[in-house]
Amino acid sequence: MKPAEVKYPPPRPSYLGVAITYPERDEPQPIDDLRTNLADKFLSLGGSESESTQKDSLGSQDHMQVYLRVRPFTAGETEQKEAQDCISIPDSSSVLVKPPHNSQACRLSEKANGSVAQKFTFTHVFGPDTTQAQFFDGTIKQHVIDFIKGQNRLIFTYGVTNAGKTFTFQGTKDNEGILPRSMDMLFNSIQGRVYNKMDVKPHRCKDYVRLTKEQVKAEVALKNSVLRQIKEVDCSIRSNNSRNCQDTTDFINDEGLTNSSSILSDMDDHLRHSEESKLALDGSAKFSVWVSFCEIYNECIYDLLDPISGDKFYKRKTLRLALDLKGYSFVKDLQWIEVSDSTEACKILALGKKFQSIAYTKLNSSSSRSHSIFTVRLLKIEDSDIPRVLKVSELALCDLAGSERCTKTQNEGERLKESGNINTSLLILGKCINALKTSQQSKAQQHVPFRESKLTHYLQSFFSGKGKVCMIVNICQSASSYDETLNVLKFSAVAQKVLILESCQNSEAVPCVQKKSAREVSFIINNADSKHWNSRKRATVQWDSRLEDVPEDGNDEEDSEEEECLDCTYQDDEEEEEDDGVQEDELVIKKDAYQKLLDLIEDLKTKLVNEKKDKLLMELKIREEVAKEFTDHFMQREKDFNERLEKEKELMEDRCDERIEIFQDLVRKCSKDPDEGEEAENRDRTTDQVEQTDAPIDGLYISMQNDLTAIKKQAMDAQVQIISIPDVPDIISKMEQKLKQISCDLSKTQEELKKKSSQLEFQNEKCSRATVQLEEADRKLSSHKQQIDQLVSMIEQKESAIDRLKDLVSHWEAKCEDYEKTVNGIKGEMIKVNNSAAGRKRPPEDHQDPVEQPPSKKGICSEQQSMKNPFSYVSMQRQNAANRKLYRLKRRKSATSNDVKWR
Ligand SMILES: Nc1ncnc2c1ncn2[C@@H]1O[C@H](COP(=O)(O)OP(=O)(O)OP(=O)(O)O)[C@@H](O)[C@H]1O
Repeated sequence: MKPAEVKYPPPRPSYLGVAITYPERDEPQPIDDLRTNLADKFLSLGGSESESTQKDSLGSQDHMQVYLRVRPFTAGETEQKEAQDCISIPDSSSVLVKPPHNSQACRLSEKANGSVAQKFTFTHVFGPDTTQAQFFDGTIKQHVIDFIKGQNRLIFTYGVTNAGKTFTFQGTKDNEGILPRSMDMLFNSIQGRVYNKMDVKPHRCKDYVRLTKEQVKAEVALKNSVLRQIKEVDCSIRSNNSRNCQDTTDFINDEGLTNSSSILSDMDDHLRHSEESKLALDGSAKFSVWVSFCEIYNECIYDLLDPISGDKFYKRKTLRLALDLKGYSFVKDLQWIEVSDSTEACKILALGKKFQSIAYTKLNSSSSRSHSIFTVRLLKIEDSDIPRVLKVSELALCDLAGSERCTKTQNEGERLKESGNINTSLLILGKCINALKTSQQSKAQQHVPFRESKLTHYLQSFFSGKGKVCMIVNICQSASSYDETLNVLKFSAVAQKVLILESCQNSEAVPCVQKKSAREVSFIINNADSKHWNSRKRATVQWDSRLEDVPEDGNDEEDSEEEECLDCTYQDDEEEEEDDGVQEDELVIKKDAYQKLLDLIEDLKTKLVNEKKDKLLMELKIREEVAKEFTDHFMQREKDFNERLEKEKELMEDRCDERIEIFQDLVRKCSKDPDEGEEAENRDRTTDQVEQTDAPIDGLYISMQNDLTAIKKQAMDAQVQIISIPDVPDIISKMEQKLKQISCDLSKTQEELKKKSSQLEFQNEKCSRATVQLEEADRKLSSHKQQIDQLVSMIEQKESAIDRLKDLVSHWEAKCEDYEKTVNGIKGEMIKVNNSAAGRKRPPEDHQDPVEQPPSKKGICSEQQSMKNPFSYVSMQRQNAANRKLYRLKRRKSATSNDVKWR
């Protein structure tokens, strides 16, 4: 996104973080802090020396540094048309925010005949095209340089969920964020000067502690165990990844939290050592680097380097916040691991990330559910026989969890609880920042509620002078998160007005601090601190140490041992001091010179008084200017508001007129009502007529009315009877007796009912059995019916066969008759032939029916006869054959008739 070239009117100082454009003002108003600008002028009058002391290495004032980073749209956001030009970057230090189209904010502004564009200024604004390297160079690089030089620095991210905080902090494998880059830069700068002996270590309440040989061994063992754990986790991730063969870099653990494994498993590829990020260091001092990593999850602090057991009932150890001797908070019992190069540091970061609470939410697939704090402590050591620690500096990098609206994330259960805790702690951070700003801008001290959350409690040290603070604000440009983004920007506008003043007893003072006893040091520091802060109108309120802090008493065993170690070193220093003292005693100053010095002091005193007077006058002038500016500004605003009020008034009058017209219309309509009443009456009448025609309904209605009167009458009678009842107790006793009787009857009836029921059950059983039998019989009946049907069909077949046979019989009978006739004819012919052949010698024998006897084959005539008369023999044979045939036919006929009879 290219910053548009917009011409602005000369900046007008304003305490308002928001510039509202009215119709007559086309351009947005630039916002600058009145106080800041005047302070600049004030300091410049004081001379170049004061300017150089006031401005830090980044070239800005003591205010909190706030950098804004705008995240590019994701593919999903582009698809959902989230790009509505809500965010624009007019120049490198400001951002313009406009409500999305059709939003309520947009409609409201349109109603007021203007458009609301809000402008916010930052130390630097980084657009969506900014690379990780550009971002690092433009923001954190200078802070890392300061850290290497011995300053304490706190860097924390702020923004809504999914705005790119973790991406900015940690980055990805190919696109590393500020943390790995910081480590790279640190180790590039101290290359070849890393102090590996591990015999001095940062300690909870002291800046550092000397370790005995046994303690060094324990430290080495601890480091090895952490490195071993990294290897183990790395192996398990690799095997997990290869088993699942998934592209995703996150996996979900038992609690539904996801663990990032990307950096850990690819850490071997991490070594880059870019020579660009490097600070040239003077001297021969060596550096010892120690890191710790913890998280604040659901208001509990956990060490992320504490080895987690595989046991599912394992409960992580919660750590507590404690105060050190300077009144700064630190996490008690947090592990510090010595690191020799950036790879080790990044591996430790990745190991901690693995154990950090990260989970899937609707808005971010790997959303941080806790605030994580990665702290680096750098010990500058003069490597001699007895190593001497010259400086101790701290770089705290906090990746805060993002604020989230539950309506958007739709979180439930554990996620909802986490959201609640995240939002609460961020809200308290906002409250603290607000209170700090208010206190610093007014003389009245205000209570800063640092103690209301673990996060603010931890951060308090930096807001109380431990070191400079830098805030990275991450926002996304999507229209749907406009409201949340606006809130973040408003918070940032307030945050950058907070003064962060480094206390003078910074780590550089460690060697001289060690010359005093611990309690003395604490007293001096606190006194100096309070003086320093009072002179600069410090706004923080002293802590209430009654709360859950664990104040360092320095009396425990461990401490006493350490104290002994420290005493040894102090002795050396004290001896040196004594030597110096002897030399000082020998120094002789001449009286003239002494007098000159006194005069000089006097002169300086008067100069100082004059300077103070001038400054007071200057302040007066500035105040007048500020007051005038304010008066002008407020007059302008008053004018604007008056004009707006006029417009609103006109608008309201128009609306009132419209409403009066509407009411008048209504009144007119109401005045026409009598006519409408008549119409209604007519309508009623017609409906009555219709009802009258509807006779049955009418009848029903009448009968119901009758019923009703009857019921009423009955009720009246009952009431009269009740009233006329003479003696109610008698009736009650009678009724009770009756009730008893009825109860007895009821019990008898119930018994009978039981009997009947049992009988009924028995009958039912019988019935069911009978039903079963009936079903069986039914089945048999149906099978019999089937058989009968088969038989009937057979009978039908047989009958048709009989009919056919009868036809045959009648046919054969007819044929028989024919044969008989033929036989008779042949007989007659034979008789005639015989008669003619025998010549009447023998009288004809009685004629026997050939049918009666089965005719022989030879027939009735002998062979002799056949021999005698061959012709008659043939005719005889024929006759015999005919007779046999006839006989067979008769037999068949009789058999058939018998068969039919039988059937
Ligand atoms: N500058 C950027 N360029 C490209 N992608 C980015 C950028 N910033 C963020 N992202 C992507 O946006 C997504 C959300 O980012 P990230 O997880 O860092 O958000 P977050 O603010 O840390 O969220 P949460 O508070 O829920 O942990 C990630 O997929 C990340 O890769």
